[in-house]
Amino acid sequence: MTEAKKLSGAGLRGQSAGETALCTVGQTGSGLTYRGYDVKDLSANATFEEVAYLLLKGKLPNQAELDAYKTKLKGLRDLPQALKDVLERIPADAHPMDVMRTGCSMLGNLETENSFDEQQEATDRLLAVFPGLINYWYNFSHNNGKRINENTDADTIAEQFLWTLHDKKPSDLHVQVMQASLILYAEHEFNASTFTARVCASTLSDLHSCITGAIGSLRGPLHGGANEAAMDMIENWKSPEEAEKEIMGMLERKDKIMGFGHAIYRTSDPRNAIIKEWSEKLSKDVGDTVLYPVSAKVEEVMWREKKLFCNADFFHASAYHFMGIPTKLFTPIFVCSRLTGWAAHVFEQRANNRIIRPSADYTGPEPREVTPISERD
Ligand SMILES: CCC(=O)SCCNC(=O)CCNC(=O)[C@H](O)C(C)(C)COP(=O)(O)OP(=O)(O)OC[C@H]1O[C@@H](n2cnc3c(N)ncnc32)[C@H](O)[C@@H]1OP(=O)(O)O
Ligand SMILES: O=C([O-])CC(=O)C(=O)O
Repeated sequence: MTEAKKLSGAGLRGQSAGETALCTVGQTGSGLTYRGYDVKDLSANATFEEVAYLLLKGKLPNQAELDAYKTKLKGLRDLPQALKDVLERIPADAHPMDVMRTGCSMLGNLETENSFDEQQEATDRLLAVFPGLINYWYNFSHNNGKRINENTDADTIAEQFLWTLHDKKPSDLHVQVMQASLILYAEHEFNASTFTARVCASTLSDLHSCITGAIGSLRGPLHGGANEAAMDMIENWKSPEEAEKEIMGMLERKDKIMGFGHAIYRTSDPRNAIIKEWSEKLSKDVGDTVLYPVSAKVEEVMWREKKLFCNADFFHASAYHFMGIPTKLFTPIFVCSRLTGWAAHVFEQRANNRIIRPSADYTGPEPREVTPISERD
């Protein structure tokens, strides 16, 4: 008989691993705040650049500060030729998250953060460059070697992502949805990728190493990769009835349903209602009669059967799809956003550092001697 899975303390669940002034997750049951501001308030009343400023510099900018910050970021979009050369050599069947990881690491070689005094500059450069970086590779590798111009006239990072992907100015609706999406994904306390960044920062490593490691952690389907995995699942179903039948089968087989459940939230993820509303608007905009109803049915069945709720990733899948974004680029958008949270945590860790080094409960053999190689089985 297989032993029951030991869950309670596993995955450091429920243990505090440090302090942060950046974010609270689930403190009033299902809430999410960035430096005290509710994410619902931010997504309704701010742009991603304002949220980036809030996380990285500690306050919401006034109009003059925002204008200056946006102008600065717009001036940092240029991709160095050596980075373009590397991107052009990455094959079309590479995963875009691996391209992000390599691109970030390559920039760390070309524009190394030599001192912590450069951390803000290095972060702004990554913020400005990431959308163009991934879409330069995507267009080159998937569009007959097309070399896009990353220096677009886009006013914001949200617009820059869509513009460099499709090589044309996006609609206002799409820019609005991207703004909301980037805000929702920006920060989430000690999640796996942020903790990766903090562990790396705690060794006094450089910013590009912290962010490269975080990208690797975000890639997995139990974390950021769930938006892509959710899309791969729901696109198979042609009606809510088919979706219900398939989900019931998956639950019976004890399969994981991607885009559902959470390590901290217990009853809902506050980001879901916001992105779900945008997904519904986009569904109407494109005249969809399948994907949104299928998604809504999956949400209903999962709650009815398991009391499992959609996390931020689930309705992002349909929302991104309706904007013509290829599924494999879903998680890189998460990177373009979460970079702000990761970097803010790196700054916070550096400001009050002790190397992160927990202990482990040993479960291996008792001390023993090495058997000479000729006597081993
Ligand atoms: C927005 C960015 C994010 O990273 S949000 C998370 C994105 N990940 C996913 O959507 C992947 C699917 N979800 C999961 O694997 C888990 O819910 C994650 C998010 C990893 C949390 O894991 P953990 O803290 O262990 O969950 P838990 O202790 O609440 O689990 C209790 C029992 O419920 C189950 N459960 C959980 N989620 C699902 C799911 N999506 N589909 C099916 N079953 C699920 C767990 O397996 C666990 O069951 P058991 O006690 O092992 O029998
Ligand atoms: O907090 C977590 O464990 C995962 C999550 O929702 C996020 O990083 O946005």
